[in-house]
Amino acid sequence: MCEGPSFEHVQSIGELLLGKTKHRPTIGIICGSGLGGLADMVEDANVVLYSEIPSFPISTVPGHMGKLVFGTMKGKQVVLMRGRLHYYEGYPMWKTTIPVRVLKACGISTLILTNAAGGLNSDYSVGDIMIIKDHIDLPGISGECVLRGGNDERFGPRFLATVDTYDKELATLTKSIAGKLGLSDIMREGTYIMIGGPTFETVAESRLLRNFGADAVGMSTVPEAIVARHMGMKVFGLSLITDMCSLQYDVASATTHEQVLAAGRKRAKDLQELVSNLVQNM
Ligand SMILES: O=P(O)(O)O[C@H]1O[C@H](CO)[C@@H](O)[C@H]1O
Ligand code: HPA
Repeated sequence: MCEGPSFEHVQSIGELLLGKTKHRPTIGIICGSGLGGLADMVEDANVVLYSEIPSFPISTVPGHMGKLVFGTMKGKQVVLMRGRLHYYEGYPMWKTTIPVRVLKACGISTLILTNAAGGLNSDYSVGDIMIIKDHIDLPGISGECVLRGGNDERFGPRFLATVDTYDKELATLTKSIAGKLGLSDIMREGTYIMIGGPTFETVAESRLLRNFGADAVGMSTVPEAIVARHMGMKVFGLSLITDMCSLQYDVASATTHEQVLAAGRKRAKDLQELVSNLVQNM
């Protein structure tokens, strides 16, 4: 059975979008929960609502507005997804990544992913920014990989190697920019693990995820990174640590989405500076 949007359909949405903006971006940015303020860095913006785009899924999560923002960031042409789609919203995995396929059809060759994540590594603190060095696709390794279903070779290969998912040069560049911005103390580099959500982890689950080798956990990003690589895009990712996962029963505290959004707002300016300087220097 063939799942997913047809190549022709994705191309036609890309053409439709380019008809709505004078910009011709090559860099795409996906804003994580509470990180939509990145779009405030965009000048000369053309905004397209997801609801205006045929067969585009709608974001239903607070903190995700459902807008594509075309424009310039520090002189570079960009497009931001202010609002991402999550598997737990009820969409099949492939549907959460239609926008990534459409971004490629619009001419995007580098995708910057941002997300809010829970810290599993006890050396981390709320407010740290983690460069995603690698990921663990928990849904994927148990059968729900975003590339499951028929494969159209015009998108990419049936069997995708994922050892080189995250671009090393962009990671090096980001570390040097963080140093210049005085952010080195809060920079981390580690492994992101995706869970299906929408439940936050139990203590036993957090322990399991940590034992798997993950430093941070969230409910997104991995399918987007895989689909972007499937289509030959460069991928770079940043996780903002918005809460620390409870690894001990006696001090366990409940995480809330409001807490996640508030931590995003607190670090918004630093993240905007970091991402916009990265874009400028790419
Ligand atoms: O991954 P993003 O979209 O940043 O959002 C993260 O924050 C939400 C939980 O508060 C979940 O959707 C989780 O994945
Ligand atoms: O602690 C978390 N767990 C899962 N997803 C998250 N997104 C933000 N924080 C978390």
